[in-house]
This record gives sequence, structure tokens and C-alpha cells, in this order.
Amino acid sequence: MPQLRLALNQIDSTVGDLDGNAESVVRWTRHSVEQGAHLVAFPEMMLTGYPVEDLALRSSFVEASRAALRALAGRLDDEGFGQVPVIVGYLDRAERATPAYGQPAGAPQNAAAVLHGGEVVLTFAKHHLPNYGVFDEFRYFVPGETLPVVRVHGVDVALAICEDLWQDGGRVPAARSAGAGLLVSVNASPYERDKDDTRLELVRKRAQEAGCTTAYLAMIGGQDELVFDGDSIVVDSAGEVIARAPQFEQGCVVLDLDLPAAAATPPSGTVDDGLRVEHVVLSEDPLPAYEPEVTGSEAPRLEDDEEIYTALVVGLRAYVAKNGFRSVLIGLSGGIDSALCAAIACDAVGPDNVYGVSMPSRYSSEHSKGDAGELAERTGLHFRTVPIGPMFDAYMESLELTGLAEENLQSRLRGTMLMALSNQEGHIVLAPGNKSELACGYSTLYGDSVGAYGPIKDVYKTNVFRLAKWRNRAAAERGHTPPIPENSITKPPSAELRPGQVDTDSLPDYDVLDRVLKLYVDGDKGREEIVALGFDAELVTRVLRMTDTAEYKRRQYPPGTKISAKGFGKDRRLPITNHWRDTGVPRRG
Ligand SMILES: Nc1ncnc2c1ncn2[C@@H]1O[C@H](COP(=O)(O)OP(=O)(O)OC[C@H]2O[C@@H]([n+]3cccc(C(=O)O)c3)[C@H](O)[C@@H]2O)[C@@H](O)[C@H]1O
Ligand SMILES: Nc1ncnc2c1ncn2[C@@H]1O[C@H](COP(=O)(O)OP(=O)(O)OP(=O)(O)O)[C@@H](O)[C@H]1O
Ligand SMILES: NC(=O)CC[C@H](N)C(=O)O
Repeated sequence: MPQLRLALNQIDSTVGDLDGNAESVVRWTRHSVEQGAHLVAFPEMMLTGYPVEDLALRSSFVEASRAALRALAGRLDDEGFGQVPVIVGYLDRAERATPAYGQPAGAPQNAAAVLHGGEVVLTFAKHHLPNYGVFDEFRYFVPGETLPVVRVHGVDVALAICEDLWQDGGRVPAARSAGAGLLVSVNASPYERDKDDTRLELVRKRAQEAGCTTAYLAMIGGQDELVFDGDSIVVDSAGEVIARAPQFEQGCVVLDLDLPAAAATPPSGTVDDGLRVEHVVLSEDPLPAYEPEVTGSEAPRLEDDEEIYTALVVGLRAYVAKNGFRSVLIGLSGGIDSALCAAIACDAVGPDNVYGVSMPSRYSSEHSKGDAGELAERTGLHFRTVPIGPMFDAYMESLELTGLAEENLQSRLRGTMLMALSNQEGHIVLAPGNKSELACGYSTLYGDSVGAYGPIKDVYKTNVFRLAKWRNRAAAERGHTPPIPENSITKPPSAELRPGQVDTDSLPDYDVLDRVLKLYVDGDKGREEIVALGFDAELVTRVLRMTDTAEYKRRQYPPGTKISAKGFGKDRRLPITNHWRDTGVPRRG
């Protein structure tokens, strides 16, 4: 059996940074070649970053991506790697019109290319385009209609891009029809809780359908609300795992594979789904037999809480670094939300780059001030106290506010103060709202919802507690100081905007609330279905009404890391002006 040493580069790329991304490709190709690789792969849209959103509609960007690809091919050759084929994702345009999609020639394509001998020897575009959840690829791209196959040292390698494996038909059965010996799929697959299990099953199934060893290469890093968790997988034609890369870790999986020899006559013509085989011979002769040196290993999986916490750390770190910041600022109330955000921030950018500020009012309890201080001591973040009393009194003298207006003023003074410190000192402000609060609108607009990034925006309150406990336990197990004060975890949550206020004055208990929200927000279940599951009808009506009427607040909330299948943001798009109520009580006017 011919052999091939495959290098899968599970790495990060930055949207729009064509030069920086090309530099990474050169650096990691050097590393792959030093490891003896015969075929080197990079993730989906490596050269442009993913997703590029409406940048795809700018012809200047499309042309720059094409030019960067050609330059990269030359550069790899100049560096002495020209004889090793490199698969790299980029943004292209269709040469011909695609009348079936109503597009003239030149429509953007989510593409990948094979670079060899200083040339772009083969290009192809994603065949199946995802158009659900956070994906909008029909908005941007027209699909590719070929089955790309490159012959490398006598092995036919079929190529695919991400969604090509997620939908039935297309390149997977086509790879079998073309007799491919290896299927390589390059991906940028955003993290969601439990998605690693789905991916593993998917790749195993598709390898069996393709009838050949299948390599699934995943991206790593973060882009706005998305986190890419890596977890590249290689399975054999029976669906058995050969190798699995670690989650959330940048690196290169190098693997010796025994693969079937290609047929003497190259595949040609049209195969499944009308895909036209495009076959390029790069090297016909098999390599001299060698003893496999690099056999696969399966990196252990992270357990659920660690996996989610790590995703939150990676998402925040990427946002801060890729937007040119070094430090973050958080209002520390002594409560669990700001404490968890601070712990995530310390892990993401280091405590020396985390600035906390306690802003007590006359309603702030002694423990809230003490708990904020203790958090700072435990983590080592920078800490200061600025009471809001004098500012509050000045407002009240001029405006004589009462009730909710007076309560919200405190939150808004804190928001203004955080933005003032951000302007003065250059930190970005973190908004510590959780998914339960965002659902119910339990936050003050232009107050505690102020900020640039919401690290726990997609985490329900009950999971905020779980993650805080997990983080403390993990620290203790490693002999470190647990970052979060025990009192912040055990005391009842309170906004402390009036004497004795607790969250349950306005909201149901979080364990019931979160179960209803998961059904309504994540599951799109209707009121009747939720009530039929045994929840109190009045409570369900109240929760659904709060959620419906808070859409305007959510739209003004900063972006934050997505960890669920339905985060607030691109995953869940509802009209703000909306008279439909699932509770059967329409709101008019
Ligand atoms: N459809 C719509 N489109 C655009 N704007 C709309 C709107 N409906 C109301 N508004 C505007 O929104 C304003 C009401 O929103 P807002 O000013 O935020 O005030 P509101 O939602 O009425 O009150 C804030 C609530 O959040 C709670 N809170 C505050 C702070 C922290 C926490 C916590 O525990 O973390 C909880 C607080 O106890 C209170 O129950 C209205 O005055 C109106 O101007
Ligand atoms: N006294 C305070 N000092 C500094 N920041 C505060 C203070 N009170 C509230 N904040 C900020 O406003 C956010 C909303 O806090 P609030 O106490 O109203 O409710 P919460 O949702 O229970 O949050 P937390 O669990 O962090 O207290 C806090 O996370 C914090 O960033
Ligand atoms: N980039 C893609 O095509 C991603 C789509 C795929 N369904 C995923 O979530 O992994």
C-alpha cells in the first residue's frame, strides 16, 4: 500500500489579515515539511479568516484574496516547499455565471486551492452552503460544482470544505464514485456545547460512505462571538478513529497513512449530484515503502464544564487581542456574574491586565464590597473603589427621580464611570450579563449592559454557578487559590438597587426560569408545549412575555461568546416591533 505523511494544521487565522494569515501558512508549512509531510492542509478560508460576512461582497477584498493566494504559492516555492502540495482556504469568485442562483459571473465563492511548484494548481468552491444558525452562506456565495481530486505519490486525494460533510450527497458519495484513497475536508466549525460528539459521529459516518480514510481539519481561535475549538479528526474507511487533535489547542497533526493506490486511469466525467471530476496529477509514483513513524493518537476530551469554561476564555482572549486591546475593565459588585467574568478574564489575558472597580452606593451591603475585594486578592487583578454616592446625590438634586428611575440611575452612573475609565486608561469594558438576564431583560439599558464584550452572555444563571464552582474546584485540585469567593457563590443574587432587593423579587427561581427559557429560547417551543411539560401556566406566560418584550434590549447588548446551539445574536433573530405573542395576549400600540 502506498504511504503518505499528512500534516493537518489546526491553527487560527484573523479575518481580513491576508498578510498575517499568509505568514502563518508559510510558518506552519515549514514546520510540516520539517516533520516530513507529503501533503499539508490548512483550515477553511485560512487566508481571509472565517466568517468574512459582508467583506465577501467587496470586490476589492475578493481580488486581494486571489492575489494573496497567488503570491503565497510563489512564496512557498521560494522558501523551498514548492514540491509539497499545500491545501489552503481563501475567498474566490466564480468565473462563470450561475443562472440557477440568479448570479452573473464573478459571484463570491468560499474556496480552497492546492498550491504546488509555485503555482495554484487546482481551485474549488464549497458545494454545500450552510444557511442556518449563524451561517448565511447563500447571502454571499455560489456553490462549487466539481469534485476536486489531486494525485499525490500515487494516491487520489478528494477534497471538500466543511458543510460538504454535514449535508447528505455531494462530495462524500462522489469521493467513493471517483475511487479516492483519501478524503480531506477543511473546516471552520464554530464551537457549541456537545458539538464534538456530533462531529465525531458525522466524520465516522461520512468516512464509511466515502469508503476511504477521511481527515477532518478544524480551525482554532475566535472571531467576534464565535469560538473555533479545533478537535481535528482522522478516521479510516471503517469509521475507526486513527487520530484526534486536542480541543482549543493550536498545533499540527502529523500522521503516516497507508492508503490504496489510485487506478491507472484517472477518474473523470460527472459523478454524484452532477459534480464534475477535476483531477490533477501532482506525483504519480508511490513513495518507497517506509516504516510508519507517526501513528495517530487520540487527545483526551475535556469534561463539559471545563470545555465550556475554556471556550469562554478562548473567545474573550481572541476578541481582546484581535481588536488591539491588552486590558479589560469590569465593575465588581461582589456578585457571582462579575466574579465569574473576572475569573475568565484573568485566565484569558492574565490578572495583570484585568482592572476591577467597586462602585458602592448607599444600598451596597458590606459583604458585596468585601466580596469584590476578596476576589481581587484571590486573583491578583488591579482593584480600586469609587463610591457613586456624590454623583447620585448631584443627579437627584437636579432631577428628583423616584422608583425605578432612581434605581436605574445607580446602574447608569456605574456604566458611565466604566466608559470614562475605559476612555482614560484604554481598557475595554466587559458586560457581565448572563443569558437568563438577557432573556428576561433584567438589566438596565445604558447601565450594567454597557460594554464591548459579554463573556457570559450565552450562559444561563444556573450554569454560571456551575462554572464558578468548577473553576474553584479545578484551582484547588491544582493546588492554586480558588479565584471566586465562596460567599459570591452562596449568597442570593441581588442587584442591590434598593434596600433588601433580591433577583427573585422580579424573576422566578433560576432553576425553574432556566428550564423554561431553554425550552422557549433554545428549543423554540410554544407556551402550550411548555405548560404541557408540567410548568405552572402563569409562570410560563410571565417568562415568555418578559422574553418577548426584551428584544429591544438584547439588540443593544454587546456581542459575546456563543457556547450554545442558539445564542442571542445571529442564531436567534426576532423582530423588535412584534405584535405576535405566544401567550395569546397580543400587545398593541
Ligand atoms: N420596544 C422598545 N424599544 C426601545 N426602547 C424601549 C422599548 N420599550 C421600552 N424601551 C425603553 O427602555 C426603557 C426601560 O428599560 P430600562 O431603562 O433598562 O429599565 P427597566 O427594564 O424598566 O428596568 C431595569 C430592570 O432591570 C433590573 N436590573 C437592573 C440592573 C441590574 C440588574 C441585575 O441584576 O443585573 C437588574 C432592575 O431591577 C429592573 O427590574 C424605557 O424607559 C424605554 O425608554
Ligand atoms: N457596587 C458595584 N460596584 C461595581 N459594579 C457593580 C456594582 N453593582 C453592580 N455592578 C455592576 O453591574 C452588574 C450588574 O450587577 P447586579 O449586582 O445589579 O446584578 P447581578 O446580575 O447579580 O450581577 P453580579 O452577580 O455580578 O452582582 C455587575 O455584574 C457589575 O458589573
Ligand atoms: N463552515 C461551515 O461550513 C460550518 C458548517 C457546519 N455545519 C458546522 O457547524 O460545522
